[in-house]
Parts: sequence; C-alpha cells; structure tokens
Amino acid sequence: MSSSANKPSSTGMVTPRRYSTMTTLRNLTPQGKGNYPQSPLVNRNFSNPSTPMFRSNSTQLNFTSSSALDLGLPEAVAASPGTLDRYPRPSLLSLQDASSYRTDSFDSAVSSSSKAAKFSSSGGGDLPLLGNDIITSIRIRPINQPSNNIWTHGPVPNDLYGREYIRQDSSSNSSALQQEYMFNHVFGMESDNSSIYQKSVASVVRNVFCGYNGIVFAYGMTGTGKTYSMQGTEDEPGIIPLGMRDLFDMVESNADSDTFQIRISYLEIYNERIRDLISNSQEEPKVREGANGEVIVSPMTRVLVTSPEEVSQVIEQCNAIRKTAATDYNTYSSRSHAILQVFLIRNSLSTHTTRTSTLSLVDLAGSERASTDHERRKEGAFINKSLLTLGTVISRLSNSVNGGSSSSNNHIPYRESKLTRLLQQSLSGQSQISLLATISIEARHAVESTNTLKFAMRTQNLPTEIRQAEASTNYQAEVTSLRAALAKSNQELELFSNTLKQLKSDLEERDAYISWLEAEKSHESAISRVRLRMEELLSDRNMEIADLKEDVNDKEKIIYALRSSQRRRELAELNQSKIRFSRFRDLPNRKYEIDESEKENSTLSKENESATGYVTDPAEMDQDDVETISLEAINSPPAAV
Ligand SMILES: Nc1ncnc2c1ncn2[C@@H]1O[C@H](COP(=O)(O)OP(=O)(O)OP(=O)(O)O)[C@@H](O)[C@H]1O
Repeated sequence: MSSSANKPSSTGMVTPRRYSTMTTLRNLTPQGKGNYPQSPLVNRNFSNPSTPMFRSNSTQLNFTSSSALDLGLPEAVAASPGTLDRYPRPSLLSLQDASSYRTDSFDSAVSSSSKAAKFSSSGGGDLPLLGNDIITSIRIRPINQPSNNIWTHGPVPNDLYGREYIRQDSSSNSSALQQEYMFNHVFGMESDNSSIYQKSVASVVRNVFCGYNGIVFAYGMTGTGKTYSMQGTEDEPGIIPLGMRDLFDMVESNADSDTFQIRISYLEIYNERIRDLISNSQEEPKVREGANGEVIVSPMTRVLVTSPEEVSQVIEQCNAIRKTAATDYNTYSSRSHAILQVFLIRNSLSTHTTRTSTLSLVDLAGSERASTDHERRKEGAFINKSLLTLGTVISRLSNSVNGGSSSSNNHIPYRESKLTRLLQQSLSGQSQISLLATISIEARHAVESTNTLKFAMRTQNLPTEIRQAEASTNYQAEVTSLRAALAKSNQELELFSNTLKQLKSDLEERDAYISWLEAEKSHESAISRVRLRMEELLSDRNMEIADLKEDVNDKEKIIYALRSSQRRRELAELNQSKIRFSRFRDLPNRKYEIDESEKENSTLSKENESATGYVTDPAEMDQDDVETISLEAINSPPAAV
C-alpha cells in the first residue's frame, strides 16, 4: 500500500487510490434461515465438556455454494447450504481445518501484504461475520535459558475446529497445572507477530471494515510480551500497525463505491484514573451510558488519521507520556492499561447509507506479585484489582451463558473498575473478541501462567450477539432530521446574533460611559488646578489685607495722636485766654485752674503715649515731630478696608 496516495479531502474523508479487480464477496448475502446440519462436536469443550466452545449468533444465514466457494470454503462445506442458526453456531472458519484454511485462503484475502480485498460496494453490505465470534490465542514468551518446566502444545488431533492444546508436562501434583487447555491458537516461542496477526486478528479487522465492532486484547503476567505483540518493534511490527495497514488497504480498494473516515482515540487507565493520551488533558474523561446502552467516554479526543503512518505517529507521541517503570520482571513495564480505539465511518455513495464500527485494541497492564517498591506496589494493587474485576466479569458472563449463574451471582460488576466499565459493551457480546494471552513457561511463573490460561478459557464462553452496526438508510428521514437540526441551528444563530447585538450596544454604552468618566476626570483635575491657584491668590490677598489692616491701625493711631495734640493745643490756647481773662477777674482761682488744666493735659499725654507710642505732650514734643506726624497723616489717608 502506498499511504502517500491517501489524501484527506476537504471533508476529512480519505480518498485513496483505487485498486483493480480484487476478491469480491459482494454476492454473499443472507437469504434467510436454512438448515445447516449441526456438528456433533460443536458443543465440545475439552476442558469442560458441558461448556460449549462457540456461542450463538442471532444472524441466520443461508449460503449458496458459490458464495461459500468465494470465501475459500472447502467443497464439502460449500456443497451443503445451510443455516448458522442460534446455538450452537459453528463459526464459518471453525468448520475447516482452521490453521491451513485461515492462512491460505481467508487470511491472505484479508491481509493486504500483497493485495487488498474488495469486500463490498454497499457501505459494508450485509456481510456475515467471518471468523469466530471469540478467538482465543496463547503466546509463549521466548526464554534464553533452558527450562526444566516442560510445556507441550500442538494441534488437537482430529479436531474439526482446528484447535490447539497446551499442557504442562512437569511432575506437578496440582491438577490445575496438569490440565490440558484448548484454544484457537497456541503460538510457540518461535512464532512472530505477523503470523499471530494473520491467524488471530486479521478477521477482526476485516469485520470492522464490514461494519462490526471488534476488540483485541492482550492479557498476561508482566513481562510476557503483551506490548511486544500489540505494538511490536520497527523490525517486527505488532498487531496494531499490521491491523492499521490492513484497514487502510481495504479502504483504498473500496474507494470507488464508498467514502471513509478513520478516527482514533487513545486512553490509558492508570491507578483507576482515565487519561486521554492524545489531548494529555488534566481533566479526567467521564464514562457514562448512552441512550442505547452504549458506553460514552467524554471528553475524548478522536483524531482524524489518513494513513497507518499517521496512526503510528500519534501512538508514538502518546506512548512517550504513558506510565512505564521498571518492575522485578520487566525493565519497561506498562503500569497502565492502554486502549486504542479506531472508529471507521463508512459512507456508501450508491445507497447513501452510513455505518460506524469500532475496533478496540487493548494492551492490559500485567498482573504481578507484590513488588518491593512502594510506588510499584500501589500501582500493582490497582492493576491487580482491575484485572480481578475483569476476571469476575468474564466469569459471571460465561456462567450466565452456560445457565449456571445463581441469582446472587447474576450481577455483573462492570462498574467496579474503569477497565470493565470501558469494555462493557465489547464484553457483553456486541463485539467480535480476539484475546491474546501471553505466558511464560519458566517454572517460577507456573502459577501465573496457569491463571492466565484459565482466564483465557473463561473468555471463550463469553456471550456473543454481534450485529453489524445499523446503517442509516432512511435518507428522507435523515434529510428531515437534518433540516430540523438546521432550523434549530438557525434559530439558535438568530438568538445568538441578537444577543451579540445586545452585547455590542452594551459595550458601546459602556465605552461612552468610560469616555465620559475620563472627560470628567480631566475636568476635575482642571478644576482642582484652578482651585489651587485661587487658594494661592486668596492667601496673597489675605496677606495683603493683613498688611493693610496694620497700616490702617498705624494711621488710626496717628490720627488719634494728631487729634489729641490738636485738642491739647486748643486747650492750651483756651487756658491762655482764661488766664489772661482771670488775671483780671479771679486771680485767686487762676492758679487752681491752671494746675487742673495742666494735670488733665499731662494725663492725656500719658494715655496717648502708651496707646500710640508717640510723644504727644506738646511740652515734650518738639516742633519737627508734630510736623512729621501731621504730614504723614495728610499724605497717607487710611485705606478702605
Ligand atoms: N516474543 C518475543 N520475542 C522477543 N522479545 C520479546 C517477546 N516477548 C517479549 N519480549 C521482550 O520481553 C520484554 C517484555 O515484553 P513486554 O514489555 O512486551 O511485556 P508486557 O507483557 O507488555 O509487560 P508489562 O505488563 O510489564 O508491560 C521486552 O523487552 C520485549 O521486547
């Protein structure tokens, strides 16, 4: 595939390059209920004979031999049209010698390493689910040193479903350890990511492309290769990059009939807190249930991607901020559960139908025994608790399928951990499941490995009622609802623009008020400047007035002195006259009057002198003084006050 050929259109849809004629499954359509003969081995579970290996599916299909041959079914099966009815429903693929069939025909049709498959021209069509509803695989981690703990594995002899067994051959007394476990696949130490992808995951990716939901999850003890299997390395790409490459190849090869949009989200659950790794926001996304029981995580970033390389880039950036740490068994141990979700929105150009399907790729944190480090121990407690809840949920769901649940155990504790809450929909049967359980065959890990095998066994019994995502085909209804939405949007827009207008006018008013306040402020400062000036002037005036008052006082004193002196002179003259007159008339009294008059004059002079500071007694005053005072009094009349 040439990813560079993918160009996002303006709508964000991928418009990939086109492929020529490919394997076409277009003729494969359900034609109602048939009568496919049930296999006597369908109910068989090798570890628990009463437990059915494959669960029913509500889809009832009748295949023509030609459509079966299109799928690469062996002739014996293809020649027998029939039903995949309610329980037991053998998977299409489980009816073959699965290992050779998956590798040689279906898997290579799905895989696009050399060619891309063209599945449908009608928005995913109504293609049946291919592959098992639940695929369980075991992967044994390679070890360098020889182990005396011998495990054997291989194909179950004569098994119609092509299953494989794994068994521990050590001389253990524990019946659990000696038990033989059957799975769809057991991958030995020599296996590589590519073959694991082809056999265990490719059908899930293909079904997601056709409108089904799918989940792939890696489970196992810490250090046993979950991340190695899911992500791989540059030299050995894992399930995620291989799946993305397949998905984009399928998109490309169906570009003539459909348009596609692929978005991804990437979350981690660390110490029971969900984190959106793409946005790396501090806000923890909340999990709630939608109107149709679907799990909704919000807020959650769903970034549009147009090539597998872009997906790898996003993942790489997110992995850089994921919680990892060295544990006793793994130098770079994932301390969180990582959930990558791929949303495929497929729009048929001919039928105008849209389907949305989701592929969840989950790398669980590894279970472990108590660590010596405090922080690791705390993380480990959260990890173990959520894995325990996952185990309980799977166990209860399996029991309910087998009809073995007592009423007290009916409750499925999805809500007891964020992990089971997020996976609720997938676990409760609405997704095709592929579990990859990783184990170590080292003797010291025998108990953990056995627990992992038991967990995988229980997963095989999960209920399934996988349906294709509903295609929204009611074009008219869609148009009506879009029109209604548009009208509502228009109303909201009008309301919004009114509010905007109101806000603008409020803003203008406020601006005007601010300008007025500013003008007032400058006016006020001018006033205060004037007031200051006035106060200065006033104080000058007051000082002048004080000076003038002092002048007036001085002048008044001078006037008073002059008047007193005038009076004294007049009295003196009068006395002179009296004297002259009394010489003649009353000589005896004359002396007395003169004395009295002189006394009076003297008193007046004293009073004057003490009040004015001037010498007013003519006897003591020389003529110059009198003249000076008189001239001052005449030249400086008292100022008006
Ligand atoms: N099949 C394998 N081939 C080669 N190397 C492997 C394989 N499986 C695991 N490893 C190596 O083992 C180490 C641990 O693997 P990995 O990190 O995938 O384990 P894990 O199960 O994801 O652990 P944890 O749960 O602690 O995150 C890594 O160095 C990895 O490269």
